[in-house]
Amino acid sequence: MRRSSAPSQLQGSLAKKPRFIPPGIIRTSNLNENEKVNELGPNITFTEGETTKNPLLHLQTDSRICNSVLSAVSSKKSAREINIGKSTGKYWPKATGEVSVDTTNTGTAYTLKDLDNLNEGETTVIGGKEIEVMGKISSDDYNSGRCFQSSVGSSCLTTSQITQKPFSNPVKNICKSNTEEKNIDDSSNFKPRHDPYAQNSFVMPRPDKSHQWIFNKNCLPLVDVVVDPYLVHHLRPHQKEGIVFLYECVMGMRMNGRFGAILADEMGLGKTLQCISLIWTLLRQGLYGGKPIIKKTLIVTPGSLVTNWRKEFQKWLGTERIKVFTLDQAHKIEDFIISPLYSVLIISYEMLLRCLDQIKNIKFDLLICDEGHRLKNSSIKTTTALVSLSCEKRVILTGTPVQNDLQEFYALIEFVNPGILGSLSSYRKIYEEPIIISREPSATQEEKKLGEKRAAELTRLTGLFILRRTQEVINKYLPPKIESVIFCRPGILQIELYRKLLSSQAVRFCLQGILENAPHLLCIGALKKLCNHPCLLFKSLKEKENNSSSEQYEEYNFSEGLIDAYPADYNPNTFSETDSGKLQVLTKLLAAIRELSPSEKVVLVSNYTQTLNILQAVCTRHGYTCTRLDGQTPVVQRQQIVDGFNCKHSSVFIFLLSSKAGGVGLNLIGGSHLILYDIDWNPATDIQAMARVWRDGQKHSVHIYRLLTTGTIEEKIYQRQISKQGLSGAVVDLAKTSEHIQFSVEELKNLFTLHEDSDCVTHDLLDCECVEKKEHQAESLEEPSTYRSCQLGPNHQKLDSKKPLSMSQLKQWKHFSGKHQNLHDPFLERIKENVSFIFQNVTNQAPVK
Ligand SMILES: Nc1ncnc2c1ncn2[C@@H]1O[C@H](COP(=O)(O)OP(=O)(O)OP(=O)(O)O)[C@@H](O)[C@H]1O
Ligand SMILES: [Mg+2]
Repeated sequence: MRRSSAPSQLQGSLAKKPRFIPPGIIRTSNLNENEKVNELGPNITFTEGETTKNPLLHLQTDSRICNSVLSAVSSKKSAREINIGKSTGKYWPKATGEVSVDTTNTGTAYTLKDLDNLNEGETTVIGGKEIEVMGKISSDDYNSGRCFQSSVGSSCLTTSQITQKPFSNPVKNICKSNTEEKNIDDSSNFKPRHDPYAQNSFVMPRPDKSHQWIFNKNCLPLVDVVVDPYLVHHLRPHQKEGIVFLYECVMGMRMNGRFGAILADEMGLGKTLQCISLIWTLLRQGLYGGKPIIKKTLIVTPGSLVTNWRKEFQKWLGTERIKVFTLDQAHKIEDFIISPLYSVLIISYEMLLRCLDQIKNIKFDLLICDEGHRLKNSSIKTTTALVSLSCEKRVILTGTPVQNDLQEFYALIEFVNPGILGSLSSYRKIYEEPIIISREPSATQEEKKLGEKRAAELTRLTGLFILRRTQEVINKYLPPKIESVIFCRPGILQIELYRKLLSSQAVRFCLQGILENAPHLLCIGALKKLCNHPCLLFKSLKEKENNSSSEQYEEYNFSEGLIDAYPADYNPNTFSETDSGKLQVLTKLLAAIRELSPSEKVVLVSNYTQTLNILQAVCTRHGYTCTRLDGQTPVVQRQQIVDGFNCKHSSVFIFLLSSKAGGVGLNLIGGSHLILYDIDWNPATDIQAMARVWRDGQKHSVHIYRLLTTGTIEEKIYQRQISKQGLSGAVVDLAKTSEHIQFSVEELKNLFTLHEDSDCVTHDLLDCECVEKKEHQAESLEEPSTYRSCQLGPNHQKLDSKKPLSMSQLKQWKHFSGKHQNLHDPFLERIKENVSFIFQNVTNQAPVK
């Protein structure tokens, strides 16, 4: 069936879109076959030989190419030759079934039958507009949304195709034009900077002919771009692949006229080194005549990482090769502007806003935005500032997956490759709406199919310039990681207060569905504080008491009887460690690490400053030296603190880290034990924190401990976290907090339940076979087959599609009760008295250190 696209779904102006006029029906033409081809004009594009495999390749924007190709067809001789390996010399018109709609006049309505009878080239009136049928859209093109794409995606060859191409002599296919002849006579000027034929040389892909046509206007000889061997021998295979990807993107080799890239590798994969390699290569070398591709690079990064970037440059390139300038209190932008020495400027997002006017006046050829997921909203100041920079080679680095929110996704894509997805409104119509509708439970088969096709097309299109690799690629270079989820029994005071809180009026209101003024968030906050330590709740109750005008607490009679549950002489400043199950476990764990591995250090993470205060007080009590990085830590001090901790000779035992305040991007490889004291709704926050220690450069086995209070809201949050991850296959965005979460009354009921009799509610939910057999109490870490007896293979898996995947993955972790006789983990053995249950997983299996 013929389908015409709704005008609202067409991107941009129709005039800009490639219009298809099938050769056979050019109504005005009596021309012979060859002449018809010439007649097609610049809007019709051609593909050549092997490249026709890629349907986007022929969506050429540069009319010079189209015209030139045409002239090559008709006269068999191009105005200038192009360096190509082989050419079939065959060209043919593009797509054979596409409708373009010309809207000119007004008119009447139509029937489906009318449409069915329409032939190409005929006109009719639809929705008050006269339309002309220009051609047919294949249902495949429509479903995928490809027909709505304007001049995008004239992708060149894929990385693998390119890298497979044999290299030819870089100075062989020299074009001779009068103006350039003199310059290129001495071909020795055009030698690659490093030997492309040396063993282990890492040579960038050569450009295809269309790239040469566009970017080598002066017909300079091709010179191989070879990554400095000084860097190459450090590079991991995935990093080499990443560098080729970045190179192809910023050189416009992947998509004609597009120079942006998103490197979304998981945390710790060395995105910094990949960028440094790219910068260093482009700064010194060039494809055409060897002329360097870039002169100045701007790197924008969170404040806490500015110095880290400088140090990474030093680490990989030394101090002699490249001069990088970091903007801070001591170094002013004026110094960068006047000095010809510096080719890289590293600046924080905050500083960028402050110096925007001066920065706008500097010509940057490459822009790198580290932790760039913060650009997800195109209306925020930072994005507007970055967009205002004229640099078109733009790279976003992020460890967070970018595809979770389709609107944010659009903003990131729009930043690196502006216009590629059309206007926001057309993007919504073509991609976002069909994709979202298709995921609704009520979606029809047709809607589902359309949504899937559009999603696939969006992924395919953006996949040309987004690269994401997961942690697995570097696992083999890393030491073992032992991850334990530890369920800590709450203290007596905690249980008492918890019960009281659950019977408060505020909770009752929530369960009746009265969520105005967000009493549920208030209750959730109070329960979380209580789980960390009762003294935290005490403090906030007292604060509210003193500040009696405080609205919400009073309104819901929230603190009713709570204070009375504390001992009369309760002093929050001299809190007892035994009042909190987790704190009790923590102190034992720290003592065990100190004693059993005296040279190893600990990163202790919380999301709350107040909790960090408690933890810091505990450190002081026990005489542990600690250092702290939270939201209040001045940016200039951050790297110093990190370096101090990472230093082998430092006496600091514990690094207190507020994960939300600046965990992203930090390298804390000085620590090999990481303890997550509390849990965040957002799995991304916790994953970010955990990735700080298990990364390249780590020498010890890494132990990650996640502490949860048994039977409480913390377990519920954990369950929600892992189901979320399991369901989406990816973590959610870092900026999402509990305020963004919608709760049903059912969910709130679940959240506001205390399970006092369970050793581990999470395990109870797993329907694990070991429950019936009571096996987890007799499991031994030495006999995997025993303690993994509840591990269900595909044959045993209950077919419950509602059960999130990652819950079943959790089931495959070793798990055992705290009452277990011998845990075979010296650290866990020391803490088990206060522990009701443990899940444990070892990555990179090796004997536990
Ligand atoms: N090839 C390598 N060999 C040894 N160490 C490496 C290599 N590549 C990177 N590293 C080191 O690994 C650590 C992590 O690298 P980097 O900070 O670039 O990770 P990232 O991908 O930016 O992670 P995040 O998303 O957390 O910022 C750094 O200390 C870096 O120096
Ligand atoms: Mg980083």
